[in-house]
Amino acid sequence: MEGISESISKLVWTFGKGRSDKTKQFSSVLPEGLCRRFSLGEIKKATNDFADDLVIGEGSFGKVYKGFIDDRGISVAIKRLDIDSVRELTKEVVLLCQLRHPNLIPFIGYCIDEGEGYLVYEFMVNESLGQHIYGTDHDPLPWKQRLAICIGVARGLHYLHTGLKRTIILREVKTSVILLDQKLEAKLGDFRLFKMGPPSLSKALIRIESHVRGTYGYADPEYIQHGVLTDKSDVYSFGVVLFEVLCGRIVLNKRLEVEEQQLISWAGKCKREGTINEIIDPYLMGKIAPECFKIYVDIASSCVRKKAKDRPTIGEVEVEIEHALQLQESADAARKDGEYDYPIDGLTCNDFPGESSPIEMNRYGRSASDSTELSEDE
Ligand SMILES: Nc1ncnc2c1ncn2[C@@H]1O[C@H](COP(=O)(O)OP(=O)(O)OP(=O)(O)O)[C@@H](O)[C@H]1O
Repeated sequence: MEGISESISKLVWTFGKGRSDKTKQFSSVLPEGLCRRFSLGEIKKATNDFADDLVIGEGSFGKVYKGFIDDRGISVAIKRLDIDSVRELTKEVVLLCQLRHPNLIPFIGYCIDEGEGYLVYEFMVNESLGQHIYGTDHDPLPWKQRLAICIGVARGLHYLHTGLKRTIILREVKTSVILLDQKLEAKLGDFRLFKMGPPSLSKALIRIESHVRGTYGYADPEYIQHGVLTDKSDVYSFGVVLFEVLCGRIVLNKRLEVEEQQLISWAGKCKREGTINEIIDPYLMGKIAPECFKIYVDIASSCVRKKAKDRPTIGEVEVEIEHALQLQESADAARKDGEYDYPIDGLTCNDFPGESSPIEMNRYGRSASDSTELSEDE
């Protein structure tokens, strides 16, 4: 099979050759048989002609519809993208066609027609992790379920960083792009901002000079400051997600006291002062075994270290969260049924390696050097 990067350059080049036969050229360079090409008619039928009541979300690149294909037998999510982002779309399609992992949303196919592009994914019935963590429509997720979801995300990222011919940096790890299937298993699916690194087995240092894009609060401060993206940029963003999962809140919340608005700097302060136990999601109070808590907070803290080189690899993060889950399971097994009141006073961890604020943030969580291309997530 042709390499991903070769397919992408060929695909992008063919798009430059004139508009009329774009669609034909587009399909001719896609890896055969790996995904389906839909006609615009099929997309319209699937979405009831883009009915408003089928809109399930809206990202910065366009609306997302729930749809039904194959005579309403299969539920899908259809992302509608305008033609300005077609270059990104072509890159994304070629990549998506070649990815296979239990923690990535299965990609079904695409459509490009009349100046618009569409990506068709399997529909994730349980919405995004964010909707469970700080939304209001769901019961709170139990602690072990949260750990299992985080392990799934780490596995998906590990696959992207090391399991392919070339390293893929997602550049957009946040709770809204972590979707949950019917078994509440985590699936990553938004590859709009991905960047391809060097061959994953080359051991070459992954450093990609790149125009800064991402979402405030989740973006690696070193990347924001110097425009150099690495696999550790995804590790930073994942560390932010780990804190959101523990604390049951979004990373930036301007409605809170100024000191608490930026979760990572607030968590760092609490950790140094020995009060990290006080910022846990109230629903989780008494449910986390101290030994599990320590491993979890330590690994989450190391992910958000200021310098990328001081952060662990995603493989190391995965192992540590798996360890945290094992410790929680052993602690639960040693307890009598229904006895779940772990002491919360013991849940302190000193020495927050992330420091109070990785870089000087203003009250909106922006550094002086933040690019205007970063998007707010609230
Ligand atoms: N496969 C899917 N199944 C179910 N819902 C989905 C699926 N894909 C996306 N969604 C819904 O659509 C929303 C928007 O998704 P999208 O990936 O376009 O944007 P985003 O990542 O949330 O935002 P942005 O693109 O601005 O970063 C998601 O938060 C989710 O609720």
